[in-house]
Amino acid sequence: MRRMLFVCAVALGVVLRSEWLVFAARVWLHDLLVRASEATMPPIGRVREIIAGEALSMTLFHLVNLGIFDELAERGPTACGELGRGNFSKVGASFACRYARFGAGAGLLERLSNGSFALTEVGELLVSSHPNSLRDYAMFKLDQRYYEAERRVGEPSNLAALKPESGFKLATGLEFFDYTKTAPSFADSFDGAMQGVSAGVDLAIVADYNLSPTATICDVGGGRGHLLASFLQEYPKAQGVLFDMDDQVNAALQKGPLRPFAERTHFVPANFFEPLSPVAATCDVILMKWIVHDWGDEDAVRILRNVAASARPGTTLVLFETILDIDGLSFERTKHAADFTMLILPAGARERTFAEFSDLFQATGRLSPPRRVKLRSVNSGIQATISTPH
Ligand SMILES: C[S@@+](CC[C@H](N)C(=O)[O-])C[C@H]1O[C@@H](n2cnc3c(N)ncnc32)[C@H](O)[C@@H]1O
Repeated sequence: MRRMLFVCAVALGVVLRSEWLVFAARVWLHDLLVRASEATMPPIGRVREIIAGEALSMTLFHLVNLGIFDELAERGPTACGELGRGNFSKVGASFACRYARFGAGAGLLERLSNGSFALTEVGELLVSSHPNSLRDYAMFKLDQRYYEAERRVGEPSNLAALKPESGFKLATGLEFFDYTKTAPSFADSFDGAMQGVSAGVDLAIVADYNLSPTATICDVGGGRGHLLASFLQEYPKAQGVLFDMDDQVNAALQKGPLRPFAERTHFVPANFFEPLSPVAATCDVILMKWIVHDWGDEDAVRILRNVAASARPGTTLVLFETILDIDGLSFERTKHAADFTMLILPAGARERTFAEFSDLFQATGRLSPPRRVKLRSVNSGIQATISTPH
């Protein structure tokens, strides 16, 4: 009965052109198909599929690293033995063919009837010049340091320690955000990854989170400014302020997506563990996307308190994060995958439930109880108002 009502509601959504209902229907249908596909697979097949996920990720890595997606975008369909622009030996070319065949089985490429390979819509997202390219995300996530961090963090000796180390510290000797300061090319790759993986999320945020047209919009920990740039594009009379660490802000000034909006943007170096620049008092709304999940409770409260103390009372603060345990199968899996990733960051970094966010907000003593802002995304807004100190 519930399902029938749901289907009726969706049909009504399509008729009434409600984008929200169409979105809900797509998510629901996807979950249904995933459940059906998994239910029809024998358990041994499912376990093997999960284990082989590693081989598929590595194949994607090699196809990106060898430039195959870019090559196909330039050359169009290409015979398998000719991949590599003539740089591979005969044996090397045969390796590339095997990657291409496996990648085609997963829908990254299409194997044409004449044996050549072409890009699919999925594979296009791995071409460097694609506006929403996930190439940097692939290279970052499948980087040896990242991979090593994910593997080392779960070692029994680490879990037996009273204070387990973060994965990144174990793999490199430094915490993640200290390491990015020492390795510019890794920092570039991280920011490219954030930008790529953010593209769809930023679209949903700008579409579903409404602001006053003349607002001063501040993004704390905004990276190189891709979310802020999307808002400034949408609101031509708004002003923007980007707060992030020195290197990030300098990079944003030189090459980031905010450059076309430089006249309406302040670029402000910040350490959010210390009071922000007085410019924070000009903010009408403060965005913090994917910041709080990088930290344990104590650090998260410190950051939120600093931000609140630097802003005017009455300013809106909104986090964009995933909220655990509120959605269906596929979204929850994505969130738990993100939560797994958080283990490479300093201990305590994690995805949270709405109640856990509420506790953090309350502990600052400066924020109203939050409300959830729904987005057509796996992420949500968690919004509160900054109050005067008691
Ligand atoms: C996960 S990224 C999120 C970036 C961006 N908000 C986005 O949505 O893509 C975390 C950001 O926090 C910034 N950050 C880390 N530690 C910081 C600190 N102590 N002060 C200011 N920014 C910091 C990083 O430089 C990075 O841009």
